[in-house]
Amino acid sequence: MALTDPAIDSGQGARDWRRQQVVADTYQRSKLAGFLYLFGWTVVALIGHVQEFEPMAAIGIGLAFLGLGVLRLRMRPPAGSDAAANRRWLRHYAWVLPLAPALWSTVQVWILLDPRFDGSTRLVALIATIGYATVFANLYSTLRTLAAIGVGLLFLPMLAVLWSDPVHRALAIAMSFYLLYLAGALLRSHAEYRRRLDLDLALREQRDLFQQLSRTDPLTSVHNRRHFTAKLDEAAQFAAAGGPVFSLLILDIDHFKRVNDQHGHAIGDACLVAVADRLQRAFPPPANLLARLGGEEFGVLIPGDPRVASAVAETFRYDLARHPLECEGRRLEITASIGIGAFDPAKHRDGDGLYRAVDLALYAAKSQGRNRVQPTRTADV
Ligand SMILES: Nc1nc2c(ncn2[C@@H]2O[C@H](COP(=O)(O)OP(=O)(O)OP(=O)(O)O)[C@@H](O)[C@H]2O)c(=O)[nH]1
Repeated sequence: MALTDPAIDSGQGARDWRRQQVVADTYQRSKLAGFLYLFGWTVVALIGHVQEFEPMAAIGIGLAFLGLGVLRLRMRPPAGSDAAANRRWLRHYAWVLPLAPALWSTVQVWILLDPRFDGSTRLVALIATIGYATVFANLYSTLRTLAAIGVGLLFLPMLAVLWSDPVHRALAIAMSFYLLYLAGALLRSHAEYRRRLDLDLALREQRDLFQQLSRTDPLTSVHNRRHFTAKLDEAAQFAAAGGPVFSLLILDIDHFKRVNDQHGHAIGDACLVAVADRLQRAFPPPANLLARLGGEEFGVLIPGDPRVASAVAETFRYDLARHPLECEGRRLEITASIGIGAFDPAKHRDGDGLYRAVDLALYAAKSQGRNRVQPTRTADV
């Protein structure tokens, strides 16, 4: 069964998230509702003494409702946000969900047509049908099409029987009006559900945006110092617990003040963005983590062999010195000093210890004449 529903299909960018919500909400709302039919049938069968004149049907219908209730309960949604799995679940659920109302509808028609059922049994069955249809219209606002199918299955065969018998004309009219009311209620509850999804989605997007902004340097769009420090601590803790080895690189542009003084602050800004771009290319994410630590200083966390990290750092420094930066149409000859070191739990204890050691190496690179890569004194590179 092809199941499309506006609650899922309208928000293009967020379709998977919406689908996941619809799946979770539909299951939560309906997992126990299947047993209502078993309850209804038990009451109707007892009042109508079905076990006396149709014992097999009494048991068979009861077992069928029980089985459908258990089936619904056991159809747990897929764990996680796998879009294909959620689509599959919805397809399967679209087949399972109408089965109980279809069976109840058959029972309802039987009760209306079979003269062995008395008036009070018919009344109880009718009330149950109204109840199930009302529940369907409100509970399955997550899936408008499916809810409409359920309400239609419950009401239309009963209405056909009522309209075909002039004795039931008044009831048929009343039930027809109630069906119209249910259609309106279904549309309204579906619209409310969609609004709630839209609101949830907007809140999630805002939260993600704030998180992203709180991690990002506004000028260069690379990570900021706060995020970098947290990741450095994390990497140091992993490495200390036997996790992968990593290196820390700190780069400071040489005589950056002169760039600002000679070309202006705007060109200085463009120069910082260009350096960040070059660093990003030399140390690509997501393996490496690049951040602007402040001013004209950048940091990179580099996983893997420290000798490789040092070699890449040296290549970067050499290329930067040889190939001037393009900043807003101007070619700027820039050099940088770099401190680099691999984390060693015995020597550095934590991320902060490594940071201090690499900062000292950077200081040494500056004092030895700049434009050089200086390993930490305790580094094993
Ligand atoms: N354009 C621009 N300049 C900045 C920014 N942040 C810091 N600076 C400038 O960077 C310069 C850093 O100067 P210093 O700390 O003296 O260092 P330096 O001139 O690079 O000299 P050395 O580091 O010793 O080689 C200052 O002129 C700051 O104004 C920024 O966001 N944009």
